Amino acid sequence: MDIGPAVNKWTVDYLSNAMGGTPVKVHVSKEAKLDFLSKNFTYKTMPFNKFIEQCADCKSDDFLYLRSIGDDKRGRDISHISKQFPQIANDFKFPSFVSLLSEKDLYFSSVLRVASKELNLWTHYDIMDNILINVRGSKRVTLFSPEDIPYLYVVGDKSKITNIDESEDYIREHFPLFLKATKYECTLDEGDGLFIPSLWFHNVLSLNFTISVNIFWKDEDVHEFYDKNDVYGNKDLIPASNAFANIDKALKHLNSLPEKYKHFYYKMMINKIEQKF
Ligand SMILES: O=C(O)CCC(=O)C(=O)O
Ligand SMILES: [Fe+2]
Repeated sequence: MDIGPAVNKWTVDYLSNAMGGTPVKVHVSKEAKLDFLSKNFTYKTMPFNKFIEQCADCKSDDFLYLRSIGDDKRGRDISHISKQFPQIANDFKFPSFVSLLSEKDLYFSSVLRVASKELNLWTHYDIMDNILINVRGSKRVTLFSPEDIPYLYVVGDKSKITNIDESEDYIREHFPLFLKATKYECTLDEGDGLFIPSLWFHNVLSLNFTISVNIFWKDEDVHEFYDKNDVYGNKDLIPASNAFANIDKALKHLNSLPEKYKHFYYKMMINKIEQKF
């Protein structure tokens, strides 16, 4: 894609000078594969220049990851690169369809992502459509269709499988159903953009130090159902989170029953939902 001068201009030195000591909140981990279950990372606020220099440094002991986020007086806010990074935002040319989205009030956010070499972001889905545009370095993106939910060991919006590259033996022992999942894999090089449809699971591995921008937008058909408090583009649609809350309640009711009856009603509930397909 034609993404403007950023593709050549966004070197560590240039960005470090342009952004200076602007504070950014980043994920810091001793391990390359971020794990939301064991929480093997912390959040740290760092000056941008120090962050990007350390992030690009292969010899650093820490793996760093920036996922930009806006902030206002009330707390976290939606990310827009023109707001959080005005010094560099004009170097990046948005795809032309974004102005059409804005006209229809469907544009949601633009997110700057900077990652250390080998950093691996867990498999997750987002609730909005998205184009992930890679500016520097290259990243491997693995997609899974929503049809593969039964094979992904999903907890909330993420998969429990932190390392999708584990050996077949390990997977067979710990996550046997994952062997049935279909991986759609590609490598994004500089200037490549990938459309990631809402609800498609994705896992992103930085093959080297990477800088990307991604743009989330809304689906006209469900416009009124987005959660107003969603700043990441990943909160379930309101009717869906209500449904989940009711499932939790239903399961709690069944908890008071002995195993035999509980099991029976689990099956009955699954059956009821399966009849919807
Ligand atoms: O590139 C990354 O680090 C993650 C991208 C991602 O999750 C997204 O674009 O929704
Ligand atoms: Fe995502």
